[in-house]
Amino acid sequence: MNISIGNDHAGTDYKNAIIKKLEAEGHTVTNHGTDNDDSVDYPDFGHPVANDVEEGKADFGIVICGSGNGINMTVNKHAGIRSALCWNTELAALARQHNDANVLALPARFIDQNLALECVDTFLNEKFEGGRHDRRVGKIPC
Ligand SMILES: O=C(CO)[C@H](O)[C@H](O)[C@H](O)COP(=O)(O)O
Repeated sequence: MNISIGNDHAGTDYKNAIIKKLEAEGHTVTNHGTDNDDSVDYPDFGHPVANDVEEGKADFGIVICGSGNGINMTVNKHAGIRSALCWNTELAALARQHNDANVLALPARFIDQNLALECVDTFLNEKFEGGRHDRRVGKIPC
């Protein structure tokens, strides 16, 4: 799959671990940074990920900041994005099964790195269940 990823300074280490895992599994990753710990503004790194997913350049996006909230809010401003903030694998599974989420938002300062990697794995492997969930997802746009 093609995966687009972006993060602020709180998420750089997690992002690097996620890229390493995804590339080892054969995925193609577009990294929008940031790539160090210098303080930056999460919208600058979330919007490019949302654009990639909206434009079909990426199958899924992954965004990371300290709490996950700021970058999750950012990408959810895009009409074609359904981003889910997940801090365990159950939430990551439900985000795909029930919400057809196309972006995973992770809170780097609140989950350990192994759990973040597990959330990524779950998110990319679970499938949307459709049915009643399809009707509900269809009602999300305002
Ligand atoms: O934007 C956020 C909150 O929604 C992220 O958690 C940021 O990573 C955080 O605000 C960064 O905080 P810092 O004190 O500037 O490192």
